[in-house]
Amino acid sequence: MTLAPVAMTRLAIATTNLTKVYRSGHQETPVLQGIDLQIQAGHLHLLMGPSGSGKTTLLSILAGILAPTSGQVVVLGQEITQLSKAALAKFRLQNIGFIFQSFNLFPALTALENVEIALNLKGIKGKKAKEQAVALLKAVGLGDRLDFMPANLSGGQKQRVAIARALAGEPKIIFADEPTASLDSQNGQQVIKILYKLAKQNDCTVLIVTHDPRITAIADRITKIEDGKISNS
Ligand SMILES: Nc1ncnc2c1ncn2[C@@H]1O[C@H](COP(=O)(O)OP(=O)(O)OP(=O)(O)O)[C@@H](O)[C@H]1O
Repeated sequence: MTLAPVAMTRLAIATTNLTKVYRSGHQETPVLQGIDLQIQAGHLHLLMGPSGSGKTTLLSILAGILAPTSGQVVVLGQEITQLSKAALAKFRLQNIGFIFQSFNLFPALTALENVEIALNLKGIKGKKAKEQAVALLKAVGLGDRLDFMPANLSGGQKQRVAIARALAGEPKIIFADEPTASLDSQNGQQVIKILYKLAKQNDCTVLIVTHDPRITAIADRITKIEDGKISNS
């Protein structure tokens, strides 16, 4: 008797025939045209492609920020298009972290407070939140910048605060939209190293939209999108 092979891979994200059409007035813009994508858990996976090809639209749908026009989106075994607005918000809060090109830090809060507030939103409060925020900032090499305001941090340091914030509550998936686009070479390299470590040490799935050739060198998989379709994977 032969035994069925045991599945060696775990899927963090899977889409089936995903489409997105933007509508404004009578005008329809088809952006995603039948995306079948599979992303393995624990992978550092890149989405690449020309400007306007639909990368940010796809990332936003996978993150549950934007609804697709049709198709299935399964994230961590959950078909997210079937969730109510409130259930989707809870799912995102529990499982997903975001990193943006423009950092999106609160300018009036210190580095520590920026991370603490994310922990508070996830139900971790008081002394515990402070301890975890300190640990997260230390993990991204900012243990000596806890009380700095964002305006007094370099671009790379701001992005590392944003990474620490995205890590609050140990999300299983991190989505990053052009995380190194506004960083110089040295800071970009440092951010890339941290994202890589994150995927490998914490078994976190990291999906990055990027044009940065330095990230392609360390990616587990690269999906290329052209005109709303996958051109290779
Ligand atoms: N809210 C919207 N309404 C109408 N069209 C939109 C909207 N958002 C994006 N688009 C269009 O959808 C297409 C894909 O946009 P998207 O931002 O997903 O591309 P991208 O690959 O991320 O581009 P870039 O690399 O320049 O950021 C573009 O032609 C864009 O103009």
